[in-house]
Amino acid sequence: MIGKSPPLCMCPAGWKLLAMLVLVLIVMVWYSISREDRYIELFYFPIPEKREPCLQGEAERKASQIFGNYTRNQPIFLQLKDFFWVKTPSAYELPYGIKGSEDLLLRVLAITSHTMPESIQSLKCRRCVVVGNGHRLRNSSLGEAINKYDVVIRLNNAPVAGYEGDVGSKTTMRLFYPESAHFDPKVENNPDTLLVLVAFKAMDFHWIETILSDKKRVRKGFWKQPPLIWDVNPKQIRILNPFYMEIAADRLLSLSLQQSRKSKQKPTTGLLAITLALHFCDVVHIAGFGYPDAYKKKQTIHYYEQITLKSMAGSGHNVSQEALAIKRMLETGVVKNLTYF
Ligand SMILES: CC(=O)N[C@H]1[C@H]([C@H](O)[C@H](O)CO)O[C@](OP(=O)(O)OC[C@H]2O[C@@H](n3ccc(N)nc3=O)[C@H](O)[C@@H]2O)(C(=O)O)C[C@@H]1O
Ligand SMILES: CO[C@@H]1[C@H](O)[C@@H](O)[C@H](O[C@H]2[C@H](O)[C@@H](NC(C)=O)[C@H](OCc3ccccc3)O[C@@H]2CO)O[C@@H]1CO
Repeated sequence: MIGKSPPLCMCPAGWKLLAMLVLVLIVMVWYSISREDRYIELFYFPIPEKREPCLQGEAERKASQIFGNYTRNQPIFLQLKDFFWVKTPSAYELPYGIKGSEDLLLRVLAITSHTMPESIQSLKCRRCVVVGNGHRLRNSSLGEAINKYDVVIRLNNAPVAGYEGDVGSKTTMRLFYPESAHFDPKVENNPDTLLVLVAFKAMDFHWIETILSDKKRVRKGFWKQPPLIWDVNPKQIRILNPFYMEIAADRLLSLSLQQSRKSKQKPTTGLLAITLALHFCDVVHIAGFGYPDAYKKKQTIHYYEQITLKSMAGSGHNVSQEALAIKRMLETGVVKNLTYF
């Protein structure tokens, strides 16, 4: 009688086949687990949107250990209303205060806005990422992850066009000053990106006024010629509260602010942005921070252009002091790094 043979006979060849199948399955499961994305692709599980969990007040709790006298009462952007009936004038000159630059500032505030978009302001928990301009972002493939944050802060003329895979394309805020405004506001930003002016000198207020009111441009008084034509929507412009520069310098770098004009030291825009984020967000992550060691003279510093540490001579930044401040924040868990440091 010829019976039907089972689909997998238990002869030696059948055992071998079964063993191979089990092995393949184990390898698939191991590979899938080690590459979480593949796991989803292979087994067609529904893809939950992978975002960082948001713990309300997390940054606030941790940051208060780093910044003595930590307060969230300071507005992020300057507004005209705050300058009427001012009882205590600013203690510092730019960039740590507005002493001596009040008139120019008032003219700028009269033609700009100070509001945060409601979609961000109303979030119960804000997940933020500060994207530094460092070379470590190159080939990082972090673009998709960066785009998932509620708030993406970028700096200066850092491009997104052509680098989306590594740095993403969402920009909630871009901090800049006139000399770093060499980017096309419409190409490198989103229509609702806030362009946040960090003023270092009174002329910086004058420059933005001439751009927004289309007045005669001034060429002198800048360490590098700022753009003369800048196609920007005035509704996108904000003026950063110098309080955050003061805090970054005083609390993170322990600079003596009264002396800083003589010693010519100041925080980098990146450290300033981290300080700002720690006063506005619930979760703060960073990416693209970290300079090459001083002896690596040929190492490029940016993800988008070929310049070295030499270009920073005379910048007035103490990058080793900043590295210590960032390390401290990473070690205490105040911020988390998406790249390496
Ligand atoms: C020649 C020069 O003055 N370079 C300065 C440039 C330059 O003015 C602008 O790029 C012009 O668009 O700006 C700076 O900074 P920069 O625009 O280079 O970079 C922005 C911030 O990213 C962080 N960064 C950058 C490179 C790197 N390898 N590691 C990093 O951690 C820093 O926190 C940095 O602030 C600035 O504004 O701080 C600081 C730089 O010193
Ligand atoms: C956050 O600081 C910005 C940038 O990171 C710095 O590199 C840059 O430093 C410039 C510095 O501000 C200039 N100082 C003054 C008083 O303007 C300095 O000026 C020297 C100089 C003067 C005239 C012509 C060329 C150079 O130049 C530094 C850059 O090399 O400041 C940025 C904020 O403005």
